[in-house]
This record gives sequence, C-alpha cells and structure tokens, in this order.
Amino acid sequence: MLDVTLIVLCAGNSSRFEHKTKKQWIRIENIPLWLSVTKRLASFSQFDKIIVASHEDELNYMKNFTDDFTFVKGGQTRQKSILNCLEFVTTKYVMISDVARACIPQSVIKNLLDEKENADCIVPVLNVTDTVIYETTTINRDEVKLIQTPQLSLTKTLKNALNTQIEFTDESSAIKAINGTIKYIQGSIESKKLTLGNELDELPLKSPSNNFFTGTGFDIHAFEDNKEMFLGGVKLPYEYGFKAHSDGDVLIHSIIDALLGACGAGDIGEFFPDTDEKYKGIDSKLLLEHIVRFIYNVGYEIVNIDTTIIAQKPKINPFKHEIKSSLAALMNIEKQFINVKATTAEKMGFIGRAEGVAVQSIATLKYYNWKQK
Ligand SMILES: Nc1ccn([C@@H]2O[C@H](COP(=O)(O)OP(=O)(O)OP(=O)(O)O)[C@@H](O)[C@H]2O)c(=O)n1
Ligand SMILES: C[C@](O)(CO)[C@H](O)COP(=O)(O)O
Repeated sequence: MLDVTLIVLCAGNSSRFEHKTKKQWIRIENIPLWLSVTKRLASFSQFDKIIVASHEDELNYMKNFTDDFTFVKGGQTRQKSILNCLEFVTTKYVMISDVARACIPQSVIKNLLDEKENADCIVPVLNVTDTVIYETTTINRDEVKLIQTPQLSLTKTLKNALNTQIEFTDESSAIKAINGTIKYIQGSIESKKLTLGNELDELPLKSPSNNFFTGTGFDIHAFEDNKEMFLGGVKLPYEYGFKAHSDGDVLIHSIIDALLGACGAGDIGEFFPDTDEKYKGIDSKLLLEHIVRFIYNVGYEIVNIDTTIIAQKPKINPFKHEIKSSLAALMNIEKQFINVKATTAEKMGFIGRAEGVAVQSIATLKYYNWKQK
C-alpha cells in the first residue's frame, strides 16, 4: 500500500490569468485542464485516494465529469483549500499539487515517492542559473531555490503546520516554520506554473475542440396583482406582474435554463433555490449575470440565443428591441446574436385566457478558444 493521498488544488480564482475563462477550465480538446492534470497525475502511481479542491461555485459542476475523485469545497486561500481537503485524508502521507502546474513529469512523482520516508516534507526545486539581485544587492544564487509542487508531506505534520493564522504560500514553508525537516529534490522545468495568460504559449497543450453545445429552457409564470412586470430585464407597462419567488422575469429564467442546459450544469433551481430567502424578490438580471460569469469561468462563450415568448397579453412587439439590448448587455454579446420572438396562444388555454406567460429558449455555446485570445 502506498499510503499516499493525492490532492490537486483547483479552487483558485485565476485573477492574474487575464483570460475570460479560469485556467483550471480551459479545454484541452474536450477535457477541462483540471481533469486532464488530475488524470495524468493519477496515472503515475497507485494513490489511495484522489481529492480535487473545487471552487464552491464549480463543485457540483465538476462532479458531472467523473466519479473517480473526491471533490472538496476549497477556501479563500490556497492554504484554506488544503486544510479543507486534509479533513478527508486518512493516509500517512499526502501529495499536494497545483492544477496550475499542468505538465509535471512522471519522474518527479517517482522521485518524491522514493524519498517519502526521508523528511517531513519532500519538495522539488529548481536552482537559479541567472544573476539574482535583492533590492540593490547581488546575492549568492546558490542559496536561492525556486519551489515547485507537488510536495509530499507527512499528513499529521502538515495538519499541525497549517493550523495557524499565518498564511504560507506552500507546504514546505509551513512545515519549516514548526522546525520540521525538509528534503529538496530536483524539480523540472516542465512543472512550470501557469500564472499569467501569455504563459500558455510555453506549454505543450492541445487547442480546444470546435464543438458547439445546445441547451433548451422553458419557464412559465402566472400574473399577479400589485407587482411590476419585468421581461428580459425591461420593465413593461402592464397592469400585472408575475407571481414568483424572484421578480418573476420568466424570459430571463428560461434563458438561464437554456445556458445551463448547453454547458450541462443542471437548472436554475440548483443555483438559486426558491426555498432560499436570499432570492426572495431578487432582480433576475443579477441571476443572469451570475450564470453568464459561471459560463465564461468554466470555459464557454455564448454563440447565440433564440427565444419565443408565448403571451396573449401584454403585446411584446413594441418592446423587442429594448429587450434584446438589455439581454445583450447582460450576456456581454452583440445584440445581433439574440433573437426574441413572440406569439399568442390563439386565446386557447391559460395563456390564451391571459392568466400568465410562458417562454421557451435555446442557447448555443462553444468552448472559449484560449489559443486565439
Ligand atoms: N483559494 C485557493 C487559491 C488557490 N488555489 C489553487 O492553488 C494553486 C496555486 O495558485 P495560483 O496559481 O496562484 O492560482 P490562482 O489562485 O487561481 O491564481 P490567482 O492568484 O492569479 O488568482 C492553483 O492550482 C489554485 O487553483 C486553491 O485551490 N484555492
Ligand atoms: C505553491 C507554489 O506553487 C510554490 O511555488 C506557489 O507558491 C503557489 O503560487 P501562488 O502564486 O503563491 O498562489
């Protein structure tokens, strides 16, 4: 038995990445980077367990990709994400890597495992071959090391080391601070960390596939007295509003479901439960903005939206352009890629009796092409 758990940290915000998509979600052909990196590391040894630290907004979505790993909610910092994952570690040793190091070679994993009994923390490092200046003084480059991941630690020691208010940027610094033993081994240039967007050019990663993804959405709401009516984020001059937990913008809700359908992320209720007081009376524009951010974060771009409003009343035609402009701004796409159709129900059924409105939508997405930023 190896007695080692592998943790892959994928819960960051990619705030320095400068792309629309988070680095852990860029597609390598059809596979998100986090899955490709985790599978690759997993294939290098017989780890007892594999844990993926996920951003809280993406944890449920990640679970759609595989049943092979344990997904754990990350924290505000790298260290907090590690602490959350350590709750699920029962092995003597734990190997922790950054998703941001996408091309770690197998030899590094083997060398770490070979050394596992020789210190509290085994760390791959690169020596510095350039002249190094600290402020204005040239310092001895032989005393400078570039610290990489994965690092292999004794689980118990790491838990003790991280149980502090001090934020460390890696495990070895935390273990060193409690006088633990550290063994440095040779790292690899291939383990380079992806931090800034333009560093993608330096990595041998395949382009995303050209696939398109389609999703449908449907929603229906009854009219209600003493409420304002919103459709597509536009206030319509009508005598009723919509009965709903939120502001009842049935058009936005239907578009949200179409977007979520296209990227395989469930439905609106999974993101904004109608049992949650936080969403009572909420402006649906905020919900759409949240979903659009999610869509971009997890690696997609919106191609177009087509939608049909089924309403006996009110008349939609005079407001179509205003609705399209509003939706275009909310989705950060050009107005020409949004189509709004309206039809009556020919006076049949509850819509025909003007008791409410239904909307059907379809959304098309494609992968964000990080190669053509
Ligand atoms: N709260 C956090 C912050 C970071 N990480 C992970 O820690 C690793 C190193 O972080 P970094 O490369 O800095 O990634 P980000 O934090 O996403 O980037 P940035 O600092 O630019 O926002 C990454 O694999 C990242 O996903 C994490 O799991 N949880
Ligand atoms: C852990 C690490 O990869 C070691 O070099 C690095 O410290 C993490 O990156 P960050 O930029 O500090 O989040």
